[in-house]
Amino acid sequence: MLVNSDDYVKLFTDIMSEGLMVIDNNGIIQIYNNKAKEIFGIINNQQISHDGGKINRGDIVIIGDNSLGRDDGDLNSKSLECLGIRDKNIKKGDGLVAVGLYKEEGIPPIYRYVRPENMEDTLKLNAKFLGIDIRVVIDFAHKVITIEVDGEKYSMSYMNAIGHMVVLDEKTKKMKFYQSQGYTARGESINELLKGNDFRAKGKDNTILDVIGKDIFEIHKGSSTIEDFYRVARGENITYVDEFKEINGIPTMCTLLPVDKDGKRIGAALKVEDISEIRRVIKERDKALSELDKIERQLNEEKLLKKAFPSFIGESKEINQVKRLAVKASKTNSTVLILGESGTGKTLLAKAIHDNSKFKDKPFVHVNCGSIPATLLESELFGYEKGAFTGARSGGKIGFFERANGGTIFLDELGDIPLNLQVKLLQVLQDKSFYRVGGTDKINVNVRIIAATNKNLEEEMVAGRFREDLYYRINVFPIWIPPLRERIEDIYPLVEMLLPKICKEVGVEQKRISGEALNLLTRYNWPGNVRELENILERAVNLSESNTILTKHIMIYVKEKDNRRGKITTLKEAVMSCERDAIKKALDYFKGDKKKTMKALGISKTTFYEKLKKYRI
Ligand SMILES: Nc1ncnc2c1ncn2[C@@H]1O[C@H](COP(=O)(O)OP(=O)(O)OP(=O)(O)O)[C@@H](O)[C@H]1O
Repeated sequence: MLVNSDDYVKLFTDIMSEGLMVIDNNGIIQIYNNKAKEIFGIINNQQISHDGGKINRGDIVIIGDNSLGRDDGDLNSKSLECLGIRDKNIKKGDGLVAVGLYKEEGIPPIYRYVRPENMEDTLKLNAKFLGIDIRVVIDFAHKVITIEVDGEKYSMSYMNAIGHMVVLDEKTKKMKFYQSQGYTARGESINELLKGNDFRAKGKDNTILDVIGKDIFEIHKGSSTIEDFYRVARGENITYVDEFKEINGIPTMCTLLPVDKDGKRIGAALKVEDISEIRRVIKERDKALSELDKIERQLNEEKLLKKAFPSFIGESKEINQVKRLAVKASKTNSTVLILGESGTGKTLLAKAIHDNSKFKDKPFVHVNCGSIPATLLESELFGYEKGAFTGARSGGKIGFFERANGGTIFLDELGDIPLNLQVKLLQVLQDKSFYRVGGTDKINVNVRIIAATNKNLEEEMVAGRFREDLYYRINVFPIWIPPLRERIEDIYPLVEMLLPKICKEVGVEQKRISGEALNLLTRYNWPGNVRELENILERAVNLSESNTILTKHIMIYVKEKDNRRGKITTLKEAVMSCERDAIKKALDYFKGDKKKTMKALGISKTTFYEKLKKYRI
């Protein structure tokens, strides 16, 4: 005989197209064929090679982990300390991208993390670290983590969770280790390597990890299928035939069989099939599901925003962004600065933020800094002691700040505060304390400040009318409400909400607005924003005698873009040109929805399609 029976077993099992593992009843591996090694990443056929070794002090460690503590050897905020990351806010399940020096203080690490509930499509880190361009991207939608070092990419895809890592040598700054599939089996999870374990070499010529004679749990840690495998080897009767099982994060089709001899259990056999095709399909499905998830999240968010600010109308993406920021603002105590032209809803938003905050049952004090004479503003804001000045009330008076104690003070038209008062305001912002006019006792207040202005504070600052230090102190959380002309699609929901309200206030029966009149509203540029829209609608309600508001009731002057100026056309041509413009504008407004467009234009389906054809729209 040329070969002994062990060699035969190896020869035959290695040519199998399925993975095969056999263990004895102590869990010791007897057979582990090449295909199994390939499936679990024990054979490394990677193109980029590196030697074996371990992470040394001063090495640069780059990490991308989509779910901390799940498939990275239980990596946690404590174990990240060896990279200089001391952040108790990092929790299990967070996504993390990081770069830092191993056990070497001096250069602070750079990292970002995200809670599972806040995960968006990607989490990215772009950094220049010790002169090296480093980029880490976790693509949650496509389930891929890519670490890029000076343009060299190391990617890993995942099903549920992975911890990807690249290590650069302290001296040469060259890659000395990168993570690849099968790391759990090789004992090379991030946490294990950070603890000082060795990693194996990668590359074409590397010796295949010899697993025969090793404990199965040494090669496959923490997998329930492997636990079943061991239990069967010990004598339990669990069998699978072609069942979908994930082993160490790798999806496989498994068949589990007991191995008996003379009626006695001597071990177990596990056949594993590579199901990369199914994996691809699963990936596609996951991609579709995550797209759906995203849409659902978006819809839920829109519903949530609508619910959080029912009085703040608008569905444009600009207003949704305003609401998104306002939700965040209502969850913090930070000073908020609301910017926007007059009539854009700054006061309404300030009140909505207060009503959504933890101070909602406490006072909301609105101070219109622009309408109080400069000489009185100080005593109005901060109060005064008795006899502080001539004309002062004998008993003294508390100011707006004290009245707002425990709640919110809304400083409207902040840009109008005179310079001398700006100093005092800065002090309140810094110390939450002030002196009443004529007073000697320091008054402490606990107020949340929301400020608003329609002035450009930066310009005011340059002109010397607004203090720079106050500007930076107040501009912590700015929210800009765009003018109405930049979010024309909000006109419809605004009219829908305002019209019944106005009719009720004016005391007339409910009225509707004609499509043509509504169209007209969208062509105006609204210098007075929503306040002007309210006024125009109120006038229209008063002017219209029937229950419909028509164009003639809308008292605005719309300057049409006159691109026909200078050229005299026939009346027919002019009418046609107007008609074409009106149809195009309506189509744009309703984002191509033909049903809504023809309804708004007040024409039949046949006429509408005739005109589309005629004007080649
Ligand atoms: N998004 C909106 N939804 C509903 N009503 C709105 C909206 N925006 C503004 N309004 C209404 O428009 C009017 C003007 O709003 P508000 O007083 O809040 O504007 P402002 O920006 O504070 O104006 P100013 O700078 O002149 O003080 C109010 O009656 C308000 O209710």
